[in-house]
Amino acid sequence: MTVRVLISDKMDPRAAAIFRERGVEVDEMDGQTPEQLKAIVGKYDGLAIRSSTKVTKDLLDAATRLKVVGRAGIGVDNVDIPAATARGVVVMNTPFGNSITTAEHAIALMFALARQLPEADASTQAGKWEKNRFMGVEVTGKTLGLIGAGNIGSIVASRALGLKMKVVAYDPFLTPERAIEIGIEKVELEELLKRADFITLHTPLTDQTRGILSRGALAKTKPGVRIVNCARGGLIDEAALKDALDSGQVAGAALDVFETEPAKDSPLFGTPNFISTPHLGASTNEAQVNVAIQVAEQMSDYLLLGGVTNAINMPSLSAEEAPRLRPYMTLAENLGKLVGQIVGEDVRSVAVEVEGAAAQLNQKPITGAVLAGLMGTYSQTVNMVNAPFLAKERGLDVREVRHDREGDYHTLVAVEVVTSKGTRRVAGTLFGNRAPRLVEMFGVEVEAELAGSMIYIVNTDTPGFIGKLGTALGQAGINIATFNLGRRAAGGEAVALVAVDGDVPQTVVKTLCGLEGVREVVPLRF
Ligand SMILES: NC(=O)c1ccc[n+]([C@@H]2O[C@H](COP(=O)([O-])OP(=O)(O)OC[C@H]3O[C@@H](n4cnc5c(N)ncnc54)[C@H](O)[C@@H]3O)[C@@H](O)[C@H]2O)c1
Ligand SMILES: O=C(O)[C@H](O)COP(=O)(O)O
Repeated sequence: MTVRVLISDKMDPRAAAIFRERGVEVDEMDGQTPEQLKAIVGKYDGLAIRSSTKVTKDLLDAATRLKVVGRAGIGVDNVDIPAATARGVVVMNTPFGNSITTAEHAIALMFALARQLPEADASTQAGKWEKNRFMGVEVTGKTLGLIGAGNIGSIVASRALGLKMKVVAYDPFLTPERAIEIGIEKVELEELLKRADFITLHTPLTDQTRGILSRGALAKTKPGVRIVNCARGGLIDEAALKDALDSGQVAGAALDVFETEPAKDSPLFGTPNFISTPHLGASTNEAQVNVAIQVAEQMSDYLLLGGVTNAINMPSLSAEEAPRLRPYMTLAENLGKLVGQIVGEDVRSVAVEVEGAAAQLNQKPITGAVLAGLMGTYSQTVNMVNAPFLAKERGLDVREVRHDREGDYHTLVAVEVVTSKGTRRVAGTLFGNRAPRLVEMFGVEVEAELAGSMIYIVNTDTPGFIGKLGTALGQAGINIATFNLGRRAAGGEAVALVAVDGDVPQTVVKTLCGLEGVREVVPLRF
């Protein structure tokens, strides 16, 4: 089936070129209204965006084919991640492609504030030559306070150290070792506010960072501080910033990002010593080429090969590892389906065990596939992306166990579920690392390929039963493809997994249940 991607924001043409080279059909339509987007999004497997497209729950509801949202950039606050996860849509970003560019924009704005460059430029071009009006400050020897010292913050720090500034940072997740490594001093927010001559912000917008420069925080800053925000609108209380600029508590502020974007009528506009840019942090040729190439490669890898890189809502899985994992995922999903079809929703906990060669692999996708198979038997919308999330939502206790040693098989995946009636375990292996096969079912050694239509039958182990079963199926017009048998040593119980051509109607299930000695019959679909 053709794989289709929509690029819904302005993006470097290299993104579309890469999609085409990799055999993905691509449409480029930036500037669509939410309604226009909603009307067309149902045709696409992938949506490539920057910060303008808002991927809301409403849009996701219309995106029935969507498998991946790729953000050519860093911030994913324009994507409803919980809604995407619930729908099984992977959300990926490109976390490094525009970091240098954004750090450089922060430094540029810091210099622009220090020397009042925009106002000096406007005045000069207006023919005023106001040489005495624009007295600046040096940055050398001054203290820069970073709020957030992740990728961009640490690049800003390295540039500021090169400018002979002293750098302090407030970042609760910054380790003391990392602070020493990048040559900065880790401090609490209060201390940063007290000491910084310049403050730059580099955190995501979260419940913890929203309004981090509040009215109260601005009042605690060193008088005459200059503030740069190239991270996200909402980190600074804009009304309080306006008052602080008017009172002189803040000597200058430069915002690339605003609480409401596009910002068309901010109260800050026109304030002396206030500089604004229209969310230009990532806007250089270099950064846009980087993020366009990266997002197209990542999305193509996922859509074509199953590789997952830089996903926000799913563990990573390299495009090289994905093909090695694929047969395991088929096995894991089928084991999940097998248990799910037999025990139904009565599952309290699931343990996924990997042994031997399987233990050398990334276990998360295997567990995801088991859960997708298991819950897919009673939920239409479950897939590997949302299965762990849905399992958590249902209160399902999920455990992963890894045995490096080899047991009877060189590689094994086992699924053990606890139900109200007790524990049930199934296990499978890969022969020649290719064909996935069941090898153990509920304590009985049964070898079978789990595929197509099958019937699971438990019966009292008596002579002549298989003949009666064959006759009953034959009379119902059902052809047996393969017959896989096993028996429990104790209790005289036999287990059969019969592969048949075509579906097994309920009337046939009823007939089989009526055969002498039959204890359980479940039709299965793989
Ligand atoms: N203006 C632009 O065009 C532009 C471009 C790129 C990135 N950004 C934005 O810049 C921000 C930073 O990007 P990054 O790549 O450095 O991200 P990052 O994840 O590498 O770094 C963010 C840092 O913030 C820290 N942090 C989290 N919560 C915090 C809190 N409560 N207080 C203090 N620090 C906290 C984290 O520990 C982390 O070190 C993001 O919001 C991103 O969207 C903007
Ligand atoms: O988070 C980001 O990467 C920046 O905000 C860039 O946004 P943009 O792609 O809309 O320029």
